[in-house]
Amino acid sequence: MHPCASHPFILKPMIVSPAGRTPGASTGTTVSGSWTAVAPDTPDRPRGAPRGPQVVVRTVAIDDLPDTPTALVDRLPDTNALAWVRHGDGLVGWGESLRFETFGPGRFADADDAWRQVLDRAVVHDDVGVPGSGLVAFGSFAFDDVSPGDESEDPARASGVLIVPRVVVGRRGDRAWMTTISLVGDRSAPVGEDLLSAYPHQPVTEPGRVALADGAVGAADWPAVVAEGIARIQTGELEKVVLARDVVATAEHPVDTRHLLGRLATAYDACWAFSVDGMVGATPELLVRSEKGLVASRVLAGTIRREHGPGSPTAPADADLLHAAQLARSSKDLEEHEFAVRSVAAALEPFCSSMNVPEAPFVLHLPNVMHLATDVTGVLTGQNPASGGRAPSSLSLAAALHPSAAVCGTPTTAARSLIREIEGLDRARYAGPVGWVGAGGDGEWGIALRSAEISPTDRRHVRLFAGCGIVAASDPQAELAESEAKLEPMRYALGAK
Ligand SMILES: C=C(O[C@@H]1C=C(C(=O)O)C=C[C@H]1O)C(=O)O
Repeated sequence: MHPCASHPFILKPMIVSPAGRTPGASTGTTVSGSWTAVAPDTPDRPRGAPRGPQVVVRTVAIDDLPDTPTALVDRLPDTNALAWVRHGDGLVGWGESLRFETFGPGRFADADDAWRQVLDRAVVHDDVGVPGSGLVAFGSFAFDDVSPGDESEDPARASGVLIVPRVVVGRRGDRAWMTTISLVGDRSAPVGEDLLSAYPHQPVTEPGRVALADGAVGAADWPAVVAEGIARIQTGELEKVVLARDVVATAEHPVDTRHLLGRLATAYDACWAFSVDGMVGATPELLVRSEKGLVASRVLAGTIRREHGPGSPTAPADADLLHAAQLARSSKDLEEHEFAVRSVAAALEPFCSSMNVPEAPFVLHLPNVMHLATDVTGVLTGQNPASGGRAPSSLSLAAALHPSAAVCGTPTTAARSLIREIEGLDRARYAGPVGWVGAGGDGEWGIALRSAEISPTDRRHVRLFAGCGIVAASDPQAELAESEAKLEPMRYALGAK
């Protein structure tokens, strides 16, 4: 059962019709979104004030968070975990004050409008005042505008979701805090100490034996899909396409998200370990961070496998150096990388007064692979050309950057149609933006890579995803091996062999 299903204030789902937009206008077919928890009208609502949910938010400093990579994850009381954690910093959240679900091509704009409505009416007392304190929402969005989820309109398959938790715990450097969020008018909802005891800490459980099986396209058949991608590139139709595959894991016991997050946050601490609405992973790729007028993006493309994963003996340092040098000189990988950097720089440019795009990538070392990486940074002009000059939120920046050539290809439109035509996979939220948005629109959005989708019905079936950038010089068998290496973080998290 969905955690909201027992919420005392689920009245009729209210269609939020953002200013100037009628429900369905953005997609032509589906509703633009709905809040599933809506505050009843309050007597003190001024006449003519905008209707919509109103939240009261309180952030206080805390000083009892241990200085460990999993301290935040360890606070999560149950498996309905919301998380965005790296090097022990970040945010975790639980409970749902508000949930906004959205479908189709308008999924980002509708969520962004809905978020602004919540921010406009929120009453916030924030004693800490750093990015991530105060009101925040966690979000996860589908890779593609069209997904089988759109047709079913099954909420579990909504193509985008924003969740405002009941409780958030965060850390940034030496500051740590707790935020509680309650819905105005929800008089039966617990507050203060009662709110914390409403979510008793349940022990973390292990998944037991985990069996892996082929997903939509089997490992043996996937190289033919890659070969088709290469052939299409060689006709000159496009320059790069990212093709992905999935593997289905079946666990003996329901999978506890906290078990996965704990292992990911420890073994892949240079990545952002995330969990939003059943989408879990540890991504090394930051689509966008927007903070106090500055914007940053970590672009990855170009990969070489390392001979070992977490838990296995460390590869000799000189083998690693050799691999890193090989990657930094590989013209195939440098070409793939260049496409990805150019697509991010071009998408950010309209929002920035100045930008820094390094000329050469660095090599990012992860336990399973090394990547060519470039950190693109910029100063925001404070105006969003797409929304009448309003300052862009991190969510609208993510929308402008998605899909980058790192997960789609070049040119974007040709790559996206080739993916739809030959990949044979419903990517759902894999390779889509995942992260959080806060007050003032600041926030961080990663690309949901090295990730898996936990079945909301039995929590025992988990789909693991991995994809590879394909250019004219790619080799299908080498790409298959690369996809195996990219599946490693989630296989490791699940304890699957
Ligand atoms: C698509 C994935 O990764 C992307 C593809 C890469 C590549 O092809 O070299 C590298 C990093 C990511 O941008 C994935 O991990 O599933």
